[in-house]
Amino acid sequence: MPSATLSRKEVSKHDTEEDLWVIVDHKVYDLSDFVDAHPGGSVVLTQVAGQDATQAFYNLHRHEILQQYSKLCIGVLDNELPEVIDPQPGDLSRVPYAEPLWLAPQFAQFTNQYYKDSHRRLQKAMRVFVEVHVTPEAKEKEKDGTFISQGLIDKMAEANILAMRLGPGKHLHGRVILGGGVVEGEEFDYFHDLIVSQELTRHGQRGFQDGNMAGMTISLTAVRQWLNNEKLRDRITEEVLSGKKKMSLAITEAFAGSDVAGLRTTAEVSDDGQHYIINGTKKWITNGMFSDYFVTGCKTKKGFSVILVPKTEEVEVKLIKTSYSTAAATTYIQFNNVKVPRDHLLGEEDNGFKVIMSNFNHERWMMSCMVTRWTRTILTDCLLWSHQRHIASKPLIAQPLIRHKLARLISLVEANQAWLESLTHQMNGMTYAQQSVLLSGPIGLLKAFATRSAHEVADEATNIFGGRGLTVGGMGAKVEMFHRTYKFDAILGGTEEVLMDLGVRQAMRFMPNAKL
Ligand code: HEM
Repeated sequence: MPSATLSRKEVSKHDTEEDLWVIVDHKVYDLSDFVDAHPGGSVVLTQVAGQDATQAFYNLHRHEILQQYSKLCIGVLDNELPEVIDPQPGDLSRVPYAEPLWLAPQFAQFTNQYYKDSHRRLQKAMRVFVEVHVTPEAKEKEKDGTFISQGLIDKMAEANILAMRLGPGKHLHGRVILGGGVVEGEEFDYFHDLIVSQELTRHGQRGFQDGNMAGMTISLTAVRQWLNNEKLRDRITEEVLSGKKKMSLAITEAFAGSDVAGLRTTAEVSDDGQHYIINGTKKWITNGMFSDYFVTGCKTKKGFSVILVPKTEEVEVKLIKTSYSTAAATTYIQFNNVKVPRDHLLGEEDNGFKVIMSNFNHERWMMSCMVTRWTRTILTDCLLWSHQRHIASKPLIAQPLIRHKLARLISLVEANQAWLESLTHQMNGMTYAQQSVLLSGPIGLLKAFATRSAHEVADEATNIFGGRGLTVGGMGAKVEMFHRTYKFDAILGGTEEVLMDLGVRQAMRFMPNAKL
């Protein structure tokens, strides 16, 4: 911050379009050379030239604009101090409900049954990493639609963030996480996993969020668990976790969504019995454009099988445009006589349903982590906006109707986080196989409830923001993005209808012979 101290009287002398100073939060900005470039035009700036424009500024801009344009600041007012919090990378928000309860600064003095010191250290390190390295690229890529850079992948690989995204397991043992001293790979549990997922979501750039190795996160888990050839499994794990190779999950087709029975891609055993010959198409494959491996669902002789297919010339990829950014690299794939060694099979031949179903658990749980965190980000924007937006000299929050809407949003966000933490606690005490039997129903119900909540949050947040909730960029940028793209979470990994049905059917498997 410039050290010059200036008086309000001095500022008031710079009140023309050619010589234009304004005060925002006790700091003085020289906008003389910026007037013509100002996206809001010169007229509005001339109207406040030489004056304190704090309220006008915060009615129309996000605070981050001041950070971006900090070079325009020429000094502070004599004997006055800035009052608005200027968040720095890694900071926790003091806005009520902006952080989950265990993390909220107001609750810092109380212990929490789920989170230990290593969770707090990991959260801190992840927040700094994401805000410094991920968020700037996320914003850029979301806009221009290009794919994640190898530079960022390398940084995440080096910090072992890619490895953490698979969840707890042997693949983390001995790894130095985020430079060391944060959490040991051996003690990494599902609460650490939850933190990684939630911190990676806070930037709110939905297409990039999926472009950021989501394909790997939902497919390498299956390879780790089910690829029978251990040597191959470990080589591929290393290639992918080091960021050198990329992977995606290729199940859905134009002919069938999550309805595995309707898939048409075939894998036939070659005449010499050593290979599968794969033919068919896949659609909506996240990260497919830059993947080197595809964990692919195929029809085999007597059923359905999952096969790891390396990218070759016989695998053709085409970009699909969806309502979020092409940064997600959503892909249409054609397999045209692709020859794959038979040891690339996951699990047993014709028994791939088991592979897919057990793999879904972590994916759906992770999506619940993410969408719950994202709804909290939207709630935070709504709370901030209701405070800083003034209508007829009163903040929006002065209206009972707005407070009522906020109460509903808070309740939904907190309910989802609490349910998520309760299931995460259960996961920590279970094996992968136990989770498959006992938790696939509850996790399915949680994801469906989280995305139903997102639906309501998107609706109410857009109403609170009005026109700004419909504008790409500006005050309502996050709300607009959320409203346009929250449905991805409601559909990817299983639709709400399918998951709700699954949840109740799973519960019925444990129904005793009880009577009313
Ligand atoms: C430090 C001083 C300022 C800077 C750096 C600045 C910068 C910007 C930027 C970057 C935008 C585009 C926002 C976006 O799309 O995200 C914008 C929009 C705008 N600005 Fe400023 N601005 C400043 C002061 C002001 C003041 C004092 C006023 C009014 C009195 C004003 C009025 C507007 C208006 C009306 C818009 C368009 C907002 C909309 O479309 O909703 N600006 N400004």
